[in-house]
Amino acid sequence: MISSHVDPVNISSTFAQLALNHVFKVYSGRQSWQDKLLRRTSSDFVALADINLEVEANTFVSIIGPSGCGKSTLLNIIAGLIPPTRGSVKLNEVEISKPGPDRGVVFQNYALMPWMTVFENIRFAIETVYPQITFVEQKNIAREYIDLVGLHGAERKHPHELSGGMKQRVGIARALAINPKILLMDEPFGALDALTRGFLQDEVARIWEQQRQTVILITHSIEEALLLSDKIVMMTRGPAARIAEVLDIPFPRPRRRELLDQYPAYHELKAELEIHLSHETRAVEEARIKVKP
Ligand SMILES: Nc1ncnc2c1ncn2[C@@H]1O[C@H](COP(=O)(O)OP(=O)(O)OP(=O)(O)O)[C@@H](O)[C@H]1O
Repeated sequence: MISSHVDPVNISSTFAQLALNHVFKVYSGRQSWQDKLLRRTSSDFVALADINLEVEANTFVSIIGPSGCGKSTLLNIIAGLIPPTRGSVKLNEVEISKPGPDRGVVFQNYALMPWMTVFENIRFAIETVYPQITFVEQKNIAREYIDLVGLHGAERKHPHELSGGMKQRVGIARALAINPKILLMDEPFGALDALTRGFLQDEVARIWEQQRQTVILITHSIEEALLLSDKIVMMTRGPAARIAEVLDIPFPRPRRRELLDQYPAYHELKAELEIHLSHETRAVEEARIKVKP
């Protein structure tokens, strides 16, 4: 579904092809655990090293990797919130250098305006990105996305009156309402209990079936990635994290979580992801134990 506000702001397409070429990220002024281990006094911390990734339009891609490997760093670079130290990130052949309305971001901590209602949080985002469209149009779009995420009836509530799951529905509606070409989600369900997390995963799957937008999702959950993704990007541990492998997830859509484990490939992919994550995590833990304070 391409939303009704596409025409007024003259966006012709939601086609989004993302290309990362030789992306490095170095944070200066920080000593890594490897520096400590080797008693180096380096002040540069190489978070990402030579990341290359092509994301086809209208695909759902998850990024999975051990804690602290650089997943958020990568997403923040794609969002234009931080620059790569080296390399290029292009959306539809155009270099990303700052945040833009072609990218909607959903954060783990929701990042809602606490003094605004559900409705106002969403309408305000639309107004910020598209000040040229009328107030009535902004309200119509906000209503459309409130309905899409199942928040009809909660429009006048403030964030403090909402559960975590409802807050994240607002976060998703707000990100989609600006009609981005690509949706970036940084552990959007990480703060939610297991049941709510499951509900929202199903919601995201349902919305994705309607919108078929390009999505990049960061997650720690193998099951979540297998349920939602067309491809899963496995990252190595940091420092200097890389992409170890990109897995194709072949299950037909629409997917139902209770049926996925009937596919033999589900168990093979799950095992591969588990082995990768536990190997990388163990290596990080073992190295950290050796670091002298
Ligand atoms: N602004 C910064 N300055 C220095 N180092 C940073 C900065 N931001 C992140 N880092 C470091 O870069 C590495 C990657 O961090 P990042 O948050 O991207 O990892 P992550 O995979 O998203 O972590 P998690 O899984 O715990 O959310 C970490 O070692 C982190 O401490």
